[in-house]
Amino acid sequence: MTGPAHLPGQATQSTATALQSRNLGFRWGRQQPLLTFPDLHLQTGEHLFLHGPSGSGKSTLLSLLAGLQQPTTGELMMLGEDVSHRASGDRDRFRADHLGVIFQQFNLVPYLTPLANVLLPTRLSPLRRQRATPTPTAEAASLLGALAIAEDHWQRPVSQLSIGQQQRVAAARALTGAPEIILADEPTSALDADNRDRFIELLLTLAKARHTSVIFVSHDLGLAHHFHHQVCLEART
Ligand SMILES: Nc1ncnc2c1ncn2[C@@H]1O[C@H](COP(=O)(O)OP(=O)(O)OP(=O)(O)O)[C@@H](O)[C@H]1O
Repeated sequence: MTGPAHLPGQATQSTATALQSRNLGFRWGRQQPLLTFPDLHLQTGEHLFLHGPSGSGKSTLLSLLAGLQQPTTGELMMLGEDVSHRASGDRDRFRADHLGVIFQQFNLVPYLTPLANVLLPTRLSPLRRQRATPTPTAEAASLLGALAIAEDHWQRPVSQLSIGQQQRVAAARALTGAPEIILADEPTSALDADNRDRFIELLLTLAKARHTSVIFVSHDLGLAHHFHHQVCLEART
């Protein structure tokens, strides 16, 4: 990981550890090789860029951090809790309460409107519902506005939106109910360079205002300058 790179103004903010991993490894199947990962350490409110060539294990590592898979080896601490060896139901609960996830394919519910999609985390988690201010609907509307989704699009099925718009809806959904950590897996791969940079700046500005930590995965090293830290996964032979 590169140096601490604290931004001006951060000194007065909390410096609690958002995430720490040690000796994390994962095997996709008995006959598969053990994929090992560098140790991570991220403070609250910091933004980490995770990059590496295709097949290096970026998505696998993110699925461990999201609790979609359980690590084969090592320890994972998130928000001061050891989440390495929890049952899948507990990992699902932790994700619903504390993590905003933006998947590569966005994973929006196609027949629901943008507003209904953004409200989903607050329906799944009482904690996220409680944190959505002033109300879940008002927060969802405010996030959609901040992410430049025009109001006349809010009541259409999300499948009728452009890829860029769907991606911004996915970002609004990840941010709603103020999760402590956002995990984003290559959400910009379908965009041109200008829209990619604009999206990342918007996401990080909103995250910064909420003091949310972000882990952003991409193979595109040209995006690294937006982030406080970067970690490179090595090519697998
Ligand atoms: N569902 C799976 N079952 C078995 N092996 C998998 C599965 N998903 C990934 N792998 C293997 O794990 C390794 C790492 O894959 P992963 O998708 O994490 O890499 P990546 O860096 O995200 O790649 P890309 O940039 O192409 O998305 C690869 O060898 C891949 O074949």
